[in-house]
Amino acid sequence: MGCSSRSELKIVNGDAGFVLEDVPHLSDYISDLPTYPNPLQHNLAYSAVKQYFVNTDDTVAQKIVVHKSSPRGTHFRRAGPRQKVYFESDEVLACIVTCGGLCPGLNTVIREIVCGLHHMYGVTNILGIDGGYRGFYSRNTITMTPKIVNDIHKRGGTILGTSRGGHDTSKIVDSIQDRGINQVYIIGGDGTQKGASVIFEEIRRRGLKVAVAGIPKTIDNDIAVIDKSFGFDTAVEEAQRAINAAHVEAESVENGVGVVKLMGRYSGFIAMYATLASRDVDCCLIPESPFYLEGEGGLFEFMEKRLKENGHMVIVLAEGAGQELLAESVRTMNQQDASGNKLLHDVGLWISDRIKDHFTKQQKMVINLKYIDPTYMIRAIPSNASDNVYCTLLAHSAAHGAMAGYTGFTVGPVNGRHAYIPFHRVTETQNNVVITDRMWARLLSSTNQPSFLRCKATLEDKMEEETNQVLDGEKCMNDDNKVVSENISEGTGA
Ligand SMILES: Nc1ncnc2c1ncn2[C@@H]1O[C@H](COP(=O)(O)OP(=O)(O)O)[C@@H](O)[C@H]1O
Ligand SMILES: O=P(O)(O)OC[C@H]1O[C@](O)(COP(=O)(O)O)[C@@H](O)[C@@H]1O
Ligand SMILES: [Mg+2]
Repeated sequence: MGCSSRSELKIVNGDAGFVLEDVPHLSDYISDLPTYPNPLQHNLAYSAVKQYFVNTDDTVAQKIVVHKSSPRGTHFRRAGPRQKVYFESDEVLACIVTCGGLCPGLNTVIREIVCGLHHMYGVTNILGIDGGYRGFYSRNTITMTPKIVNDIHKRGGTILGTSRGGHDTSKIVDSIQDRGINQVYIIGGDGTQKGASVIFEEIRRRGLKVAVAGIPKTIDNDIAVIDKSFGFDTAVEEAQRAINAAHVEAESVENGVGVVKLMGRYSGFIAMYATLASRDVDCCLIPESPFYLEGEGGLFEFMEKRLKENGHMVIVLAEGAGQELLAESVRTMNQQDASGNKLLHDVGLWISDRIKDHFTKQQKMVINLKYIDPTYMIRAIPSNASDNVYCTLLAHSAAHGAMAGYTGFTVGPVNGRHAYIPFHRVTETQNNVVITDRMWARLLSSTNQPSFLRCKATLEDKMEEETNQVLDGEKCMNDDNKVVSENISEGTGA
């Protein structure tokens, strides 16, 4: 195997097109670090496990659907406990921070980092950073113990608080250095992982023995490479309650129309999965699939037909859907939140008004429309049982990685196996619903909604773009969008 270093990237090439996109290690920039036997081997619960420690050469393949002549492709380092660790238990001062929007399961991840470090590694010094990145330099820290976090997984939100904006790299790293923190657990979405990456770079530049571990969070499920983000299942489940309400309201009156807006700034995974799960939805609109209202093949024509046939209908839309249509009719400045994310217009309200206007003007049919906006309700709840287990695995994998001296990584499942993924792989692209994939076709077939062919040119451009991405991806083995969406679309739970 040959090893090359593309700036800070660690790429290892092996036989038959095998590529390991490795994560940094403290020993890359600090020499002669002492190692210690992993205390887990004396842990009564874990010592009975056969082959508990992960083999140092274990890797996880990004692409698992292969042909006999395909190159072996990109791999990531397998997550899990190592035989040797780079920290003694009483030397560790860990901290945990949560950033960005809320997501079900944040408290479970916090709980399991604290309990995992404590019970598996005997680490007792753990701090909570209050209120996101800015909490490093503007707030006091919170002492975290297994007792304090014992039942927080039953609560929504994050007991640490969160925020957008406020990422000041040097102030954050000064605070880490001044407090003597040597393990930093950062829970957040794509913006947070970008922030974690620059924190890691600064720590490395200063030569500090500090491990930086990211735990990916996004309710939108749009983080690249990983199979699925925690809280997504919980959100889809909660969305069913809103869709059910819309359906009950709609079918109880003549020409009832229920409109439900769900989260999804740039990607429509929540709307797509909620629609597929419900079977009561007549039309699902997502940012990835352009649509139009008027004329042949448009939404209004479809609504008239569906209302004539069924007497009621339900529309589910992701908040990022149709933003280009809104921009034409609503003249506002391009506004951003504190993190630089684009602020969206309320597409649910806008489309509800347009639908009402259309049917009032047209005078053929009187409709009765109810608009339900449960966006914050689906993310402010505690995580469900399966997300709780998933959060536990993420937290433990992160703790094992940091204890083993890995740093500058995000943890997450890739084809069902937890792996350590370099930060840049989860921040450089976003995962989107691929509308030329089988999952979107399943949705179209289940709702029988129009495919909005007047947007054909756009669709064809998209298809060409996606084909090119796949071809490019095959060349440089950077095809996360496609692989992840195929994986999701084949229904392994994501
Ligand atoms: N490019 C970036 N570099 C450094 N920090 C960033 C970057 N983008 C976002 N952040 C910081 O990450 C935090 C969360 O980002 P945000 O986009 O709000 O949420 P999310 O992490 O869920 O995407 C914020 O404190 C923000 O300042
Ligand atoms: O109102 P807020 O807190 O900015 O959050 C709204 C946004 O948060 C999200 O739920 C997820 O965003 P993040 O992954 O960046 O937290 C988006 O779908 C939504 O647009
Ligand atoms: Mg984000």
